[in-house]
Amino acid sequence: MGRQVNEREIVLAVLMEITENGAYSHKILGEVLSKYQYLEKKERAFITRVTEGTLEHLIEIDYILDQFSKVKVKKMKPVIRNILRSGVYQLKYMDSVPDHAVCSEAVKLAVRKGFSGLKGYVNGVLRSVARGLDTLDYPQEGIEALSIQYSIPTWILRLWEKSYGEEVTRTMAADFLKERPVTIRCCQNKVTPEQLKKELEQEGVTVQEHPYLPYAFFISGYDYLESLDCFWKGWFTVQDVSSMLVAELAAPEAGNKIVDICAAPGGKSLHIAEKLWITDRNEAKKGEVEARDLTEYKVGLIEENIARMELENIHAVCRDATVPDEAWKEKADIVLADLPCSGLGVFGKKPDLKYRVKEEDLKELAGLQRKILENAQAMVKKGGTLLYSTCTIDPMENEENVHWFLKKYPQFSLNSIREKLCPQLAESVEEEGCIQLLPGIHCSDGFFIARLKKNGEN
Ligand SMILES: C[S@@+](CC[C@H](N)C(=O)[O-])C[C@H]1O[C@@H](n2cnc3c(N)ncnc32)[C@H](O)[C@@H]1O
Repeated sequence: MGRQVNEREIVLAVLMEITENGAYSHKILGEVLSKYQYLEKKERAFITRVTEGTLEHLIEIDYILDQFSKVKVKKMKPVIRNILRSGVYQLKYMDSVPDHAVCSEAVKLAVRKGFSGLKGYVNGVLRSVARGLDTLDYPQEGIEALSIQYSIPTWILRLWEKSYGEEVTRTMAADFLKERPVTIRCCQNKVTPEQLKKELEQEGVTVQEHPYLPYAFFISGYDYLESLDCFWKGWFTVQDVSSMLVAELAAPEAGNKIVDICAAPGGKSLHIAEKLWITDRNEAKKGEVEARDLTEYKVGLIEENIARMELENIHAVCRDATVPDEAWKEKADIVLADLPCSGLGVFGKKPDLKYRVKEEDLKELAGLQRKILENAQAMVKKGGTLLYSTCTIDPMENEENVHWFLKKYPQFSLNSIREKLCPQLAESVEEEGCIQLLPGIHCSDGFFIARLKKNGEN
């Protein structure tokens, strides 16, 4: 494309890939931004903001378009649909872009994409939206109103209302739309949190301490991560604080044998390996982490991260967690089961997920999780620990699975976690041994952790 590249054309290409071809927003956006690294910071920020913003507000945007266009969104040609969607996002949410520029750029884009015949239509719809947005009527009550306001499908809102009530549901839905800084974990095998903060600030990054853990920070004000020296030195890794709590609750001891059965790209495995390294660096008996995932591609991702972090007590293995592992029967001190899930807790980071996941998927996922947990529990030695975690807010995949597990495997019991958590989190523990983090209520993604101990001594 050369320097002639146009930001709106890139946004359109990314939206087409996501909405029409099923690509994942965080992956494709990452690829595109790294391909167009030579663009100005401002141009790349525009691409990110319009793409993510359009996806975040998609249900609302489609509602708006349906009020102003005779052809309903579902019937539009995909290219036109996505040009109009990103146009509506700019009109409604980006004061910095004048309305006339939004309309004329959308028209030019439609022409460049071979839709000259529709330029009057594109122009007409966007101009009507620009004129009518302020006086547009929205539904005021009920689940539909909430769905349009926060662009979350009604079935998800109903699920949350049933478990947490209307107020918490509204708080979570609103939180997903908030702009948030990136959370990082300081890699303490390389640097202290104080040193990392200082170096990042010298690189021009705004760094703020996270309230839950002394080695977690919020960072903002930088161009892109790969432009930071501290990133290349492996001094930090991007990770939500909820994920950090897994290794925190696992609390490895010197010489522990640890298996992470669903590990890619390796965030939690590397964190626990780092903790293990700190614990047993002066001990004769060294512990080891085995980080597994299903495909060679995923194992490659773990290996890349191991290399960046330069930890020698961790290795990656390709293995299917649905297949029992006789060789590891009752051998592991700690098993991490951070399982594939519906991801209802991470809409803030993966905005397309809320449209991708379907109600019927939940049951299937809960079934897969049970199957994997059956194999995971067999690997835990007597007196050992199983950490079950998901990044979702769905009782069927979380609390209900834990209750099923305890009934089926009475040799396990939920193990106290309060004393390992900061006071703000400790008071959120409703059932000892489990914690469900909720966005907007907690300072984190939506995330669930259960700490299960196998009775007996080894
Ligand atoms: C929630 S992600 C894990 C994230 C990881 N623990 C981290 O902190 O970076 C779930 C992982 O499970 C893997 N997975 C899915 N099915 C699997 C299976 N049958 N066996 C092993 N891994 C599987 C997926 O490839 C994915 O990487």
